Amino acid sequence: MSLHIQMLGTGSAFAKERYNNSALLRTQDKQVMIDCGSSVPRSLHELQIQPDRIDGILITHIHADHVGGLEEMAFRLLYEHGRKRTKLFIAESLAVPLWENTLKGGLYSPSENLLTLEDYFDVVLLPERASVELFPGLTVEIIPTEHIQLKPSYSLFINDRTFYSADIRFNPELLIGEVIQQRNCHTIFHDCQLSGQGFVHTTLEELLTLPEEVQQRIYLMHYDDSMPDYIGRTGQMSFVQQHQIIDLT
Ligand SMILES: Nc1ccn([C@@H]2O[C@@H]3COP(=O)(O)O[C@H]3[C@H]2O)c(=O)n1
Ligand SMILES: [Zn+2]
Ligand SMILES: [Zn+2]
Repeated sequence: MSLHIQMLGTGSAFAKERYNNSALLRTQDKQVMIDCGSSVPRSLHELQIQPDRIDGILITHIHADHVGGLEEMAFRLLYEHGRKRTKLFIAESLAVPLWENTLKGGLYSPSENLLTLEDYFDVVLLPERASVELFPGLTVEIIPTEHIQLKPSYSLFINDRTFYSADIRFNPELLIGEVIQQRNCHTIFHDCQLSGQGFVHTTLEELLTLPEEVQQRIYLMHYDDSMPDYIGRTGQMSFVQQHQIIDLT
């Protein structure tokens, strides 16, 4: 079974040159989107992918650069695509705040009896640290990782052998001990703050302290508009580009 990833966006929260960090996981016949930030619907439009072609959306945490495009997706599935249902894969810890604190303001519509997240999406709650088959040929395990203190956020193991950090503070024990030594992941997608101190993200400086054999497996994502200045300064790691497709099989 084949599995590919296509980056919909590789930009950080405030990037203007690239769309918010997001990706499509593609099996032979299904597409699951990882996160859907505010600028991601425009990326889908550029790729001529209509909302009804997305079979599922997986959310890593609640920041606008990861969930800000969901209202548009929900409305368009409902009104432009004849109430098309799409799965929403989400940790239990995120489901209530996603609705109550982010989406309800726009999507709650008592006159149309649209009252809950389930009125828009087929919500599938993902357990932490358990591999779940989202569709044939695609399994995901979410693991809680540190991003903002006391705010849940998740990284992903995709088909056991790919690690997708989402937004994460530097965690070399996780990367070396679990991602490489225990699971032998062949591919790592890692967020990368290019300059300054990494209060809530991992910095390039921190990633450069990793052993070369770990760096070789890392694609850098979630970077700001200064990325071109850093080409050739990322050790054994490379920047993944917006709309790039990578084989994960
Ligand atoms: N405690 C925080 C919280 C947020 N932020 C910035 O806001 C952005 C929200 O999206 P992000 O991609 O998580 O990156 C966060 C920081 O840039 C930050 O710098 N410090
Ligand atoms: Zn982010
Ligand atoms: Zn974030």
